Amino acid sequence: MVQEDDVIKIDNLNEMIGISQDHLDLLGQHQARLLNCEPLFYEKVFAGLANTGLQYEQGSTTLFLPNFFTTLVSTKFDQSLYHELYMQVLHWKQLGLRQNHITLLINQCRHAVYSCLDEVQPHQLLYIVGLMVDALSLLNNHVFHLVEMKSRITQKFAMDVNHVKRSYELVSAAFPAELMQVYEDHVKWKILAFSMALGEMSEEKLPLSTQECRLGKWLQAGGWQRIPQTAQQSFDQAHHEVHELAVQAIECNRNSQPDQIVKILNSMEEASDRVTEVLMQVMETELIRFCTLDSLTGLPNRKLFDDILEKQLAFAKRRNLFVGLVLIDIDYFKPVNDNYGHLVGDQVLEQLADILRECMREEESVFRWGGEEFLALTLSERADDCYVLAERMRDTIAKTRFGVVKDGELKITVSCGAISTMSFAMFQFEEVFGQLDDLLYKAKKSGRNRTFHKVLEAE
Ligand SMILES: Nc1nc2c(ncn2[C@@H]2O[C@H](COP(=O)(O)OP(=O)(O)OP(=O)(O)O)[C@@H](O)[C@H]2O)c(=O)[nH]1
Repeated sequence: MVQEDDVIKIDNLNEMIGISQDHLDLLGQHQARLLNCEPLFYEKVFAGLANTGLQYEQGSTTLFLPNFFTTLVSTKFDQSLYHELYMQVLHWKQLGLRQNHITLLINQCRHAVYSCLDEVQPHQLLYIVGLMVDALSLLNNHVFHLVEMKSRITQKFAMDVNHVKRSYELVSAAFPAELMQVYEDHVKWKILAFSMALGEMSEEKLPLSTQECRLGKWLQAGGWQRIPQTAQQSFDQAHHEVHELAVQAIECNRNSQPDQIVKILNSMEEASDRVTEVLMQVMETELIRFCTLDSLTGLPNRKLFDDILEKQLAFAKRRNLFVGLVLIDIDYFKPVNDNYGHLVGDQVLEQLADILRECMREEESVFRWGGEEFLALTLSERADDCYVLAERMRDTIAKTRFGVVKDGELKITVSCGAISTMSFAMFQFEEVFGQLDDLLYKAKKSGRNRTFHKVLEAE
């Protein structure tokens, strides 16, 4: 957040530019003579500009706001004068002049002031009006600092969005883009806030409350549940900060305080980065889940197996437990699809996955291994616990009603191959899986709806 102390008070401006009350008094004394210099001033500016190559309409009055010269020789140096000068810089920017063009133009103004005031005594007046021109330069720098910030953010945003979109497309073009949209809208909102703070657009177009922006609406509609609990508080705080700072920045634009806007927008950028960082995290987690969870059953797929197995082996070793693998294959599943359709087949797979999940303890995992094949990874104290679990799964499935079909209740059975071991060193997985396959094959060959189990001992 911007601290009170960081904000340059407009009262301090005179001090900052170096204008004293004596200076203003002196300007006051010579005001009428100074104002007489106005036609000469513009004549000299345009004469000087003719040699600069700057694109402008010759003699155009639209280059300067109506009271520009009067402002420069004003007898007060306060908020209203600052505002006039700020408006002039924004006007030049709106005409399409770039920062270096405006610098060139300000230099021409400086020359023109010096040459037409040369006659006006005392000489100190030259110095004082020069200070006014300095204020113009300062404003120009602030405004273009903001323009640069905005363009940097816009470019970074385009790169980030492309990067994320490409990752999504690699996984699936059909990946739900809603979260991506929320992220995009948040950054677009921030860029709009920048535009507003630069006076480039009217204020009605931006929802300033945290409830009304796209992100706020998404959060209220259930998005909160997708933000990790540990990040929720700081995320909420950062979101509020972004909005509060935008309001402050826009207010500063109204008060013509671009120096403060720069500070506020820097803080806003920082808070907004915290918001987008969390959104990116959520996207990444969901992307990983999307890649590693089976979309039909919600069970982890093979890609997660190696990772989880490694952790389970380490855990089992520490606790002196048996690691068990159970390969579960549905019996005669093809006829289910053929007779009742794939949709019924899918429902069976979903329901079966739920049963398997319920049979497992929290620290154990079950994977969708292939089409109608599942693999359970178990931890137990006794070698045959794995067999007991496999049998419990098989028995529960055999007793479950998998819906009603045209010729009655749909019943399903599974065959299992199970292996348990404590001999981690000899866990050559290709060999273990070869043996699991053999056990499953034997279970099928000997009539299905049964489990064949083996304990692997160290040699
Ligand atoms: N509905 C549906 N069916 C699937 C899916 N994945 C695999 N299958 C089907 O599972 C069936 C497997 O058939 P088979 O390998 O012949 O085995 P089976 O009919 O179960 O016979 P056994 O295993 O020998 O008892 C095939 O018909 C596949 O189309 C899926 O995601 N959804």
